Amino acid sequence: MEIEEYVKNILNDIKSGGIDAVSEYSKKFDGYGMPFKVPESEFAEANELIPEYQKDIINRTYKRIYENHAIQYNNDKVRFSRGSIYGIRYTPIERIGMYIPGKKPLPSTVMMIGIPAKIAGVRDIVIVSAPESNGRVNPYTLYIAGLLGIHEVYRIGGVQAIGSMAYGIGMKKVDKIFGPGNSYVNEAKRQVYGFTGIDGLYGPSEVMVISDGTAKDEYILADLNSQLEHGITSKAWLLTTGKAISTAGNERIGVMVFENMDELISKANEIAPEHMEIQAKDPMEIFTRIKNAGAIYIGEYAPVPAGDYFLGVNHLLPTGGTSRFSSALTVDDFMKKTSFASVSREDFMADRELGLELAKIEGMPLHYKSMEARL
Ligand SMILES: N[C@H](CO)Cc1c[nH]c[nH+]1
Repeated sequence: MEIEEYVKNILNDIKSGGIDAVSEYSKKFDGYGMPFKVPESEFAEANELIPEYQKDIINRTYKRIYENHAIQYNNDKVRFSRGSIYGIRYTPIERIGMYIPGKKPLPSTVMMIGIPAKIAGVRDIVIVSAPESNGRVNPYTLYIAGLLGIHEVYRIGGVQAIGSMAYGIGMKKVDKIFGPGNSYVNEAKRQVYGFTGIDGLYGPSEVMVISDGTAKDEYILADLNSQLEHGITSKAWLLTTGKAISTAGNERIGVMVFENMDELISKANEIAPEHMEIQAKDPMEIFTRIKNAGAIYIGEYAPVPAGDYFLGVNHLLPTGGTSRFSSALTVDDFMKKTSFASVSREDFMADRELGLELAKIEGMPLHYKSMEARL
């Protein structure tokens, strides 16, 4: 069965069967059914389980991510004209859901979503994550949830978790769903879009290294291999104006050699990778000419895994060439932008004729009347 059909069937089943259907699917895929809500005692256990030095590591990482995201906060933007006020008001989304893969847990992702959400001012945050083999949600996920003040965590994974958040099964419906997942989770996000918002559709991880031939082979290889670790469908490319390096028989790495940097940059922009590293004598010059990439890591000391974990930049990034039109996760993704206008009589009357004529052009007599009625 096509994945689209398969996911649609599960979503339909849980829409009509409710919490019992979610429980059935959870038993089938994760080996556990109800109850789903993680009790407070499990947060306390997670806290006990994690050694102090690791808590310190997490706290320091949290601080770096917080500092790098706090600068993104947008205040309302207004313009005053002839006694009128025109602007954009930023309002946090009220309730969001975070999907955290449970089978191969990525607790770092809890920080990458939770921290910008907090900065934006999101009031309610829910986490769904499939249980590990002991039936518990990953303790690091719970510890970080605690740091973020999140206590609504459900041990549900897969398509049924996305459906539960979107349709409000076993929990209050969320306004927007965030987080990466496998192709089934992605398809489920795609299908519930409209019922709720979604952050994006994240495909297999990708890395591109751009070199002018001066980068160290050892660094290049280590960085390319790092993202291939995510799975068999992950992609890695080296684009160089130097000589082709030996990829040690790893045919998953694509090596492209260019005559000059102009040709290289044009190819890099065409591929539009999720992660791009620039390792060259003058990396900033190349950086200014890159248009399409989810994240760009500049210089020898910015390997992608450092960005994945501790630099503080976000690791939820557009994949599959979608960085041509979409962006890294930012505080803005947790906010709505509402345009507003408070209009003075003077301003309205001065330019009313513009609206009247446009209403005529579009053949909208009732639009015309609404504006004409004002005295
Ligand atoms: N490279 C992944 C996608 O950008 C993020 C991640 C999480 N943990 C390790 N890596």
